[in-house]
Amino acid sequence: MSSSAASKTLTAAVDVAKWSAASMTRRRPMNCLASAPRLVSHPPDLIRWVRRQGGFVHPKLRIANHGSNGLGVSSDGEISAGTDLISLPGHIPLRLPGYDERCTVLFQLSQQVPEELWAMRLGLKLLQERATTGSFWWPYISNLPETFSVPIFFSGEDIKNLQYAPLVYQVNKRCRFLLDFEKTVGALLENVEQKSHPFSGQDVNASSLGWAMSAVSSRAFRLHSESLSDGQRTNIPMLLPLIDSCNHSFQPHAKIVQQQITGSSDMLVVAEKEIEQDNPITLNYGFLSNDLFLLDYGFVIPSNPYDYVELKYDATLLDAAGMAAGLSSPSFSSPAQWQEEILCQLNLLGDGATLKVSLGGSELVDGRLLAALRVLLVKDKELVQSHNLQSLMALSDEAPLGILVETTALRIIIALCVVALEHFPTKVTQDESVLKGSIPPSMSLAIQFRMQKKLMIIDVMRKLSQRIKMISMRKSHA
Ligand SMILES: C[S@@+](CC[C@H](N)C(=O)[O-])C[C@H]1O[C@@H](n2cnc3c(N)ncnc32)[C@H](O)[C@@H]1O
Repeated sequence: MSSSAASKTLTAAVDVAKWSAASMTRRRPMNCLASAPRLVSHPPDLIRWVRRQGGFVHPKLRIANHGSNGLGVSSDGEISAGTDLISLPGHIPLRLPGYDERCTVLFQLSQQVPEELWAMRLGLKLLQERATTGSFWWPYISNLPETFSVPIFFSGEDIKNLQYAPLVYQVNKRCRFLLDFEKTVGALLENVEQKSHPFSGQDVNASSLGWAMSAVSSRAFRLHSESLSDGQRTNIPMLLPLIDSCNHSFQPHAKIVQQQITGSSDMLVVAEKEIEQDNPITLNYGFLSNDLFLLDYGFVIPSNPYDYVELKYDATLLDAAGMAAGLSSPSFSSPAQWQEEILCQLNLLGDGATLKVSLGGSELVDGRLLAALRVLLVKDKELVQSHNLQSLMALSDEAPLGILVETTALRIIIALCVVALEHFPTKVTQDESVLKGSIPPSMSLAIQFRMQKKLMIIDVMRKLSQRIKMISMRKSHA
């Protein structure tokens, strides 16, 4: 790296990546992510750098264009299951400031970041290395994308286009944090001398902080367990050069394992199955909802089996859903005392109750919601008390409190799905037709997100209807 290269790039991003989606989206259309600009136009060869640092990269691996997924790691030939693909010695991952750095300004800054925004903590370290002339990690950092498609960079209009309050809330929270943190950083660095300045004297603003937070949230792995003084182990996030060029799949070709070698931990990527020529080497980033994929990684998975919607458990809403499901006078708002006791056990009533329930995901229906409905639809206390909470919460082939209760509970949940769908101001068909047009990438992502949420709710309704049919058929055959 030339002596001025690193310092120039930090300033460039601050100047160019303005705090608006418009500038980001014009510069990086989604359908040509492969040409997504990296921090420098001709970055060093990452595979060669890893090998030079004592790491191992399987000779059949290369960095390739993975279309709309950006760059990725591919195989040049067949590789058998169980083969070591990439190994990084302990000094290559980029980690949080260590204990020996606790007196530094960077450490003080990272202490101001709430734990849930751990990506910003490691992001500060990344920004520091990006600003450091001659940083050991420059060959890695210069290969990072210049921009990210996460919604903190969306315009206000595209944040609204998400049409889903829990995600809009999270995006706004992150944007507010970045704007506040810019001030915190500015105030803390005001009187810091050049020699102690964590960013080599360069300005850091909400835009560069957002770049660093997104680089980490979309690329870091939280997998290394370290022993704490009290004997407990904890996961710490780290950036794994080259390994983080692997794209995501729920059916990945490879997995990361940690090897303890003479005290330091090596990161190893191992093929989990036979890999054919020209196949991408994928890792599973986690069984995440589309909210998290979009918020942290800037993409949405179509038909994501782990996607769900959140609803508030609300007795008045249940009464309305009950009417829609054909109950003449639903009384979810006035449970008997024994029913209230069960609602408390389900943590849906009482001090500190968690009223958030979900529809979708691998469970299909939130077990707490299902149990509450089943219990509230029954008058017979002894019948309910003959079952434990687990069986009341389980959506299995059994109808624990009888077929009528089961089908009514499922119909009410379908009515709740309808309510959830009505919260979206647009229909799937409208979204589909907008997506067919020529629209900016961030708008496309926002619309894909809300469309997938709606399709997921429709799928839940379809599966519950099938279940009702199946249970009713069983009844007529009995
Ligand atoms: C850890 S990086 C992987 C390398 C990255 N593709 C690149 O060009 O540097 C994660 C990013 O890759 C992209 N990505 C990974 N898996 C994807 C998938 N299944 N679908 C769409 N984008 C994906 C997203 O932009 C995500 O933020």
